[in-house]
Amino acid sequence: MTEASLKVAIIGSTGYGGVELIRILLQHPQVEIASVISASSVGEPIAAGYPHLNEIMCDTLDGVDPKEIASKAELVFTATPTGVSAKLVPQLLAEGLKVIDLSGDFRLKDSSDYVKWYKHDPVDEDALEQAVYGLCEWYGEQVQGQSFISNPGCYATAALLGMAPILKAGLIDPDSVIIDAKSGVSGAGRGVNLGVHFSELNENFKAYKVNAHQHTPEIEQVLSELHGKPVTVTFTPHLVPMTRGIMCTMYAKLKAQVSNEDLVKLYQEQYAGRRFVRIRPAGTYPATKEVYASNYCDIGFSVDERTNRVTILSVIDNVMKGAAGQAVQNLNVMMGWEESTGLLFTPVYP
Ligand SMILES: NC(=O)C1=CN([C@@H]2O[C@H](COP(=O)(O)OP(=O)(O)OC[C@H]3O[C@@H](n4cnc5c(N)ncnc54)[C@H](OP(=O)(O)O)[C@@H]3O)[C@@H](O)[C@H]2O)C=CC1
Ligand SMILES: CC(=O)N[C@@H](CCC(=O)OP(=O)(O)O)C(=O)O
Repeated sequence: MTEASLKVAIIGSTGYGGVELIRILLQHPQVEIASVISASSVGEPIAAGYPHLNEIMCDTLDGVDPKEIASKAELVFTATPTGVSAKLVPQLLAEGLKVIDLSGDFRLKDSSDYVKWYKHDPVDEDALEQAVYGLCEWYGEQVQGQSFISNPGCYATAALLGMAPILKAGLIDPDSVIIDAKSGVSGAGRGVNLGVHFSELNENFKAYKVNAHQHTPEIEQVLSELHGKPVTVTFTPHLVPMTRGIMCTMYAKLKAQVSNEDLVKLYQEQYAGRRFVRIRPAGTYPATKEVYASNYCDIGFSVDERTNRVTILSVIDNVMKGAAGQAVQNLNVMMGWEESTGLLFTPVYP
């Protein structure tokens, strides 16, 4: 470890997002994990709940005490449920800590949207004003040098990276966007409930929160900003019996005559130099396994001349690019480091 290492703490280190942050940060050359934090298992070794960390990470879990965290670390990842981050983040910022929040609490700029879609009380307005939405491929310049980053939602990341370029280029009818999304079960976190019970999920495929998912206003917020006028989308998430991965299959009405090759060129230009977005050659489509355990987002297209619609496919690993990987990407950009530092994982295949 070099003396210049940034000391970080992880609140919610016993959850899937937190333990993925540990996996990434243990091999990040410019970071030292100074504290792993839990509300429910203080004093226990982190490896007790995650035996895959045996002899890799010997730390015991610290409690949630903002002053103590500030005495050990300069930056905190809050990998905590929505509603919990809302209360914690203002206390952490008040201690002078930098914060990267993985929850949905500070993504929506309009408090009334947050109350409506998340069904929580409004978040602290000062903290919300400080929050920068950390979709680096679009807002990287705004992330640089900031103290508080709100990490995008998993579905929103896949949907926005896939849909934003074509919308911004004015090639589709902005009122015609349909996002049909599927997620692996780790997206629901480590907590157990009937919805993620093996017998309920295995050999099953189900939609949930139809027209009511909390990432809908997040997707609309960004697309509206890029379009310059309000955009609404139809968004349907589904659960798939697999561990990791999100696929968004998206449809929109075309306003101009374009070919698959035109779209490949447009997307390659839009994402030139962006390490983590990979555009598929015309006529080929990405699959979730091709980004498994990596920070990549892979995108493919099919223009249908018969219906004058385009189908856009976008895949990510929900725990990586959809959560912990993107959070570390934000850390790198925030700190002025190379965006891909510690993140160049080759996808695990098969
Ligand atoms: N899983 C995913 O793919 C994605 C998750 N997210 C978001 O990231 C956040 C973390 O998700 P994930 O890791 O999956 O969730 P988990 O349910 O797996 O973990 C949440 C963690 O939060 C901790 N926690 C709960 N209550 C408190 C509290 N009051 N104070 C401090 N810590 C608390 C728990 O730890 P303990 O009981 O030990 O305190 C738990 O380990 C969530 O907001 C989620 O919505 C975003 C994108 C994708
Ligand atoms: C499969 C599954 O349950 N996925 C979660 C993903 C969203 C999430 O993690 O919550 P925030 O991004 O809003 O914080 C869900 O649909 O609620």
